[in-house]
Amino acid sequence: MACQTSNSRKWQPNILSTFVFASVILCGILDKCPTLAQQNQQAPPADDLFSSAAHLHKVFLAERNIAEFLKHYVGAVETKLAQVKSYLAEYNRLADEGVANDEQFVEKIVGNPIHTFKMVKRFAVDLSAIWKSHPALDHLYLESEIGRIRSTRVPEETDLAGAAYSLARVHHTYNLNLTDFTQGNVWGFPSKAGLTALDCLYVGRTSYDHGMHARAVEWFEESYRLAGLERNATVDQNVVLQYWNMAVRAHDDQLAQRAAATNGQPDVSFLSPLEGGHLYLEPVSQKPPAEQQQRELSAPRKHCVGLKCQGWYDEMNYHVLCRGKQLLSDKALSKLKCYLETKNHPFHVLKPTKTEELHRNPDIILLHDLLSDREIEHLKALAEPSLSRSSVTGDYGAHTTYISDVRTSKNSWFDDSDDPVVAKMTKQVARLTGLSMEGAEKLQMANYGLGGHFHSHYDTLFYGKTPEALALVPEENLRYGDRTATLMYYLTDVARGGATVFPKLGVGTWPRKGGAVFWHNIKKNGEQERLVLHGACPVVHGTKWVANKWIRTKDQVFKRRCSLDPAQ
Ligand SMILES: O=C(O)CCC(=O)C(=O)O
Ligand SMILES: [Fe+2]
Repeated sequence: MACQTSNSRKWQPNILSTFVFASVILCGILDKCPTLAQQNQQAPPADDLFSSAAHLHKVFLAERNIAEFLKHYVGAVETKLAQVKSYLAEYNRLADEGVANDEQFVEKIVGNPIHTFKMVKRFAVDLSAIWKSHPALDHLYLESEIGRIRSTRVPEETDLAGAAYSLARVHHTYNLNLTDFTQGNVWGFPSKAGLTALDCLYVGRTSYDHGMHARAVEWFEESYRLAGLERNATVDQNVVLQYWNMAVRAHDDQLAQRAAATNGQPDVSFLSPLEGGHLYLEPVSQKPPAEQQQRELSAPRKHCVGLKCQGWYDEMNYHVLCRGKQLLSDKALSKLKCYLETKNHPFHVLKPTKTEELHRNPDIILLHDLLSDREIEHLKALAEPSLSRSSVTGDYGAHTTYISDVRTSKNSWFDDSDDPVVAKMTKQVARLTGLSMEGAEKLQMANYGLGGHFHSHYDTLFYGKTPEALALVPEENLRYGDRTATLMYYLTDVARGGATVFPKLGVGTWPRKGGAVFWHNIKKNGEQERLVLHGACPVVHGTKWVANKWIRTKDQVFKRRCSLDPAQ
């Protein structure tokens, strides 16, 4: 049977539920697997649903309506089935007469008044009842009713692929126990949801497509295990085994290529999945993932923070910080303070700000209790209708943006003139930071969805861009200067995951509803502060909303003293 995706060699699910997986299996001829490069060429869709909890909420509500409707439908189908069965039971009495040919049929059936009567009755009553039946069983009615409920967008194939990738990312980032996870236990939050062997096969396949070969092996192993336990197996273990073989081969080949590239020398940058990498340190055909993990956990690698560390530590630190590890030295930690801030503005003498230092030099400051619950609810309601998929800045000009898997969230922007709470926040940011809001950007409100994250990045727009790229930036944008500082409000707590982490500093913070985190992106000497690389860890359980206020360099000359000191 021809694979649906044979023309593009891109493996894609066909339709939701079982059909998706049926097509997976049909397309499971191993040489039809897409390469990583092919996968990466595909930009995620702009109008997906899984990257914002607010939109996911709507979909859940739509699904509740569909489920209610389908419950009626099931009732109607069951009634109808009973009618059909009773009709067939009646009809089968004809068969009981044991007529061997047409001639006997005419004689025994047609000629029998009682049979005739019954036949007439079946048409007039039984079949008529079946034809008329419940309106829910009318195909057009069914279509239009579900179509009405579906008038807001509901998940499609691309959403399913994105959601599977998000699951894979959550498992990968936090190294969650896969068996717990598939049983619906999400990092200590039990639930009735669970994944089938077929679901795991799908996530494994998605991991594979994204080059996460080691993790793909783990998902396929889980799929195989579940397929062996399921009463009516959702997938054949032999099919899973084929996928497992494919992933093991891909993993081990890549490992060998890597060893060849370093002339067999151990490559220190070689991060295992436990540290955010995608390959184990040894071939998984020789040492299964579980064994390798066990060994790694008993001899964890050392961490390095600061600019002296090689770049790959950023990835490792991002992952371990997301998991809640603290990387600051005891000495650095002992110097951090909490205090009530009364400086910058007379207002703060009346209402001091609860301030917590997360890092000194560069300063990362956590501020508490800046917004009330009421203001927060107002802000979320304001932002929700206009949320659209967040993008990242392109290399070829600070004004070019594109949608990427490195940032899965949705956002919308608000000016002071749009809303009084937004205007109040701008004034609050001015008071708290002592900076001019002259060139400050609109408030960006962002909502993360399933596994929503923003991988490590700098907030600056223009640093590292070539003159040609800068020439493409609109004059007006350049005039405000770069993003000298960030104040990011947290509009929610997050039950699990969703921390903001600074891999080069070794610090992170969990969202605190109503609080904010503040840092400078540019040093007093005008250079970019390379230490404030930061990222948002995937949300595991709960929802995450933030509001960013980016402050530009324009008009800060009398607000923040310049310095010629290369260190400042
Ligand atoms: O959500 C977070 O924790 C960080 C978001 C961020 O860094 C950004 O939006 O630029
Ligand atoms: Fe950022």
